[in-house]
Amino acid sequence: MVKIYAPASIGNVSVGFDVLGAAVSPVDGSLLGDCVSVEAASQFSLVNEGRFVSKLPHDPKENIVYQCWERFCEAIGKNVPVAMKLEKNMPIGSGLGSSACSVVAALVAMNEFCNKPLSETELLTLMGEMEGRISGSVHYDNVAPCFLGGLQLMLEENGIISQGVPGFDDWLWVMAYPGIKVSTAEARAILPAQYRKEECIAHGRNLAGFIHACHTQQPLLAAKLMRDVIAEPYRTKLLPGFADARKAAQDIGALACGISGSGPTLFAVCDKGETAQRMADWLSQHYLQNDEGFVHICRLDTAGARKLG
Ligand SMILES: Nc1ncnc2c1ncn2[C@@H]1O[C@H](COP(=O)(O)OP(=O)(O)O)[C@@H](O)[C@H]1O
Ligand SMILES: N[C@@H](CCOP(=O)(O)O)C(=O)O
Repeated sequence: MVKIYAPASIGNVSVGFDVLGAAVSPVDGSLLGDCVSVEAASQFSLVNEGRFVSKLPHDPKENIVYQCWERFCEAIGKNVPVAMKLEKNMPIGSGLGSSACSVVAALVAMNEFCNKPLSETELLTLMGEMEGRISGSVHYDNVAPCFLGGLQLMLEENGIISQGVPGFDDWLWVMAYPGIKVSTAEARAILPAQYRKEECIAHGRNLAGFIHACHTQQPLLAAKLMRDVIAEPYRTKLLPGFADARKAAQDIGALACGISGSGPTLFAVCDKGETAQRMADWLSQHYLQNDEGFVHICRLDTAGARKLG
């Protein structure tokens, strides 16, 4: 039996729409991600469990885990009958890369079970394709960090899909999921088809500066440049309380604050435990909309998808 855990991720990290992503895990050691296990069987089956199991599509063939199994078999040219189990711990439509967690855990589990017929790049290509089926277009900024860990920059050149960028060891990422759903496909559809020259220049400067600041380990510069001119101005209307939370983050002393992926999860970066705790308390009291919501203080998850059993 193979059991794979795939962690939550922050798509865009504000500054890199579709090209930057970060995997995160709670500092308290709890697991914020999906698990998929695979074992030998005479015919295919898929069982779903976990806190958010009731939010999965009713038709089992619409579950992305089923589609990953089917696509993996096609890619290796062999029908592999297995019993799969999905532990759906991630809320769907949360901005935490929930579908990516399922995709990555399913494909890594199948690849491990079959003694790794696919290379890392072949697997990542498949992961992007499966994520694209769900959100309407291929974007690797959730699947790449979820699979490879850490902060990942999408290159998609010279046969390289994604490469790691050094993060900041003392950064704490406070993640607040309010408990409501925002569809990634819909949050993509409301973005403009074209941007003004000033916005293109600002975006280029922010992203290039952020990557430079990471490589030269200038945390305050990096945090200052975590500005989103591409998505945040258009998506905040989908996120009740986001403007107030952003203001609170500034008052409390967070270094940066933004939308995780397409939302509604919000993230705030803090460089001190005490500030992160105050931020987490504020978000718990003011940003959560119902009892499905949660707040976690996280660090970058540098390991990415991994075997649990
Ligand atoms: N195993 C799965 N995990 C998450 N979403 C799934 C899964 N299988 C199918 N889906 C569908 O994929 C879509 C995911 O929505 P999306 O807004 O992209 O969520 P997220 O941003 O959290 O990945 C939903 O329509 C959901 O029903
Ligand atoms: N770059 C994508 C990221 C979507 O992340 P998700 O966690 O909301 O699926 C986008 O911003 O559309």
